[in-house]
Amino acid sequence: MNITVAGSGYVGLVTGVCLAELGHRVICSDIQEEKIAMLQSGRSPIYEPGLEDLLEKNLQCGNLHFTTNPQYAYEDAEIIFIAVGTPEQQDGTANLTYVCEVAHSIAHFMKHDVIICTKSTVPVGTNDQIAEIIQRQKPVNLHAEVVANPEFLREGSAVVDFFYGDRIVIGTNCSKAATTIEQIYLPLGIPIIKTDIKSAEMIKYAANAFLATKISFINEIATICEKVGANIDEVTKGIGKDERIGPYFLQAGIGYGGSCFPKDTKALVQLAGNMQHSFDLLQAVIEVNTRQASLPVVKAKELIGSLKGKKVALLGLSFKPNTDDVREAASLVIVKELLKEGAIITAYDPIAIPNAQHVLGNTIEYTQDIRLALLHADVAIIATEWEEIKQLSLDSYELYMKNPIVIDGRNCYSLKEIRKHPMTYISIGRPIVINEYKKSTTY
Ligand SMILES: NC(=O)C1=CN([C@@H]2O[C@H](COP(=O)(O)OP(=O)(O)OC[C@H]3O[C@@H](n4cnc5c(N)ncnc54)[C@H](O)[C@@H]3O)[C@@H](O)[C@H]2O)C=CC1
Ligand SMILES: O=C(O)[C@H]1O[C@H](OP(=O)(O)OP(=O)(O)OC[C@H]2O[C@@H](n3ccc(=O)[nH]c3=O)[C@H](O)[C@@H]2O)[C@H](O)[C@@H](O)[C@@H]1O
Repeated sequence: MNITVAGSGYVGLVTGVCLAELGHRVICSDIQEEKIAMLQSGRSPIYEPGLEDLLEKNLQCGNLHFTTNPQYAYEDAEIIFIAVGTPEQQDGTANLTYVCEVAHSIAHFMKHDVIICTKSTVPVGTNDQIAEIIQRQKPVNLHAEVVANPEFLREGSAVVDFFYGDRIVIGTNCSKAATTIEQIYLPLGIPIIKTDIKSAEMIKYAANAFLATKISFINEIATICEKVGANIDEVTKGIGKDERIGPYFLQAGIGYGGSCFPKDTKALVQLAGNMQHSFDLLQAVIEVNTRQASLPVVKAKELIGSLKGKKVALLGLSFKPNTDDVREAASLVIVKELLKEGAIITAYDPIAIPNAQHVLGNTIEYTQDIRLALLHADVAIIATEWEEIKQLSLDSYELYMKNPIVIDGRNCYSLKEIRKHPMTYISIGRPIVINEYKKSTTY
């Protein structure tokens, strides 16, 4: 099939590269010249395990092409996936400017009948809007069918998620278009749910809202655990064994970040509001999440008092491990609050420093060496559960820090191991560990 993917960000690029791997002729388009030039040379602008190998392979065998030219992208396409951003606007609603621009462009350049599949996360009703735009402007003799095909991949495991996802949702009332899109996905052997457009659009928001709800729920339980002296690890083990609850997405911590949960939860609250329904539960989920990100600074102040002039080692900048994405990362909130308190911050991250620098500039120091971040620090705050941080010898905290005080926002270590080391350790929803320490070596 001749497939075009509009938008070469996370979703567009992964979709395009993986569809090329399945043997289709794929053109990925974007409006950013620099991004496209980089992709044409076989380099990925995002860190995503496994992506660059597939990118190089499919560029070389001629299945995959990149362009900034919409005419080249759209004129010969049989299927066009829309995967441009739908960022949050000030009032929480999704910005549909980019999606609508693509719709105008397709209508202008299409030369054949085409199926348009929307992968971007869009509010219910948007695919009808896309269809209207195209219907109004396309050549009268051509047909365009719009299908909602929401995406469920996670950053950091996006390629694996494409090939081994839990389900594929195809939303359309046109059985011919549904069958064509089904054929694209059939080789993956993933369960396919065919439904109407509006339900497909709603499935995406409901899935993200439910996952966000699980996280805020467990974080509330963690807070109560701290107050009553219970341990969240034991509690999640205990409830996760119930098949109706399941063990996933019950990791307590400093909340969810990233480019989607924060924006999609707010967009769904707005969508409900537009229909005169106040989505109080989801509003509470958002409020709990906002509170969680500030917890490390609150806990640090409770423990050591004023943070003015104190050196803080911030371990982890990305919103989760295995990605260089810092959008809506808890680390950004922590930095803001620490700077307000007058702290001096050295941040460690294995790959997200360039993206963090883009946002935070020179307000903090950066290092790719954990030991340098810890050196002479008064307190360490863990914001991302990178494997490098989890594997760090616990002796390092005593060895390098002024005082081995660790506030672990992601519960990286077992309390059993922590108790063997002379350190003060505060995590989320678990008992505080205060072990006497006597510094023997000075760095
Ligand atoms: N990032 C993720 O893990 C997931 C994202 N989504 C959804 O997918 C959509 C895209 O998300 P990301 O890939 O993260 O966004 P992104 O911001 O990484 O990429 C969007 C790309 O679209 C490009 N673009 C904008 N206007 C364009 C146009 N007229 N023609 C061609 N390209 C254009 C931008 O330059 C940018 O490169 C959003 O709606 C998001 O909610 C859904 C599932 C997962
Ligand atoms: O719509 C999207 O963009 C995507 O959003 C999430 O994917 P992603 O944001 O890449 O990452 P997740 O692994 O879901 O993690 C999101 C945030 O939740 C946090 N989290 C996750 C799980 C958990 O148990 N606890 C927890 O705090 C993570 O640290 C991270 O900050 C969903 O998992 C994807 O299915 C969806 O396609």
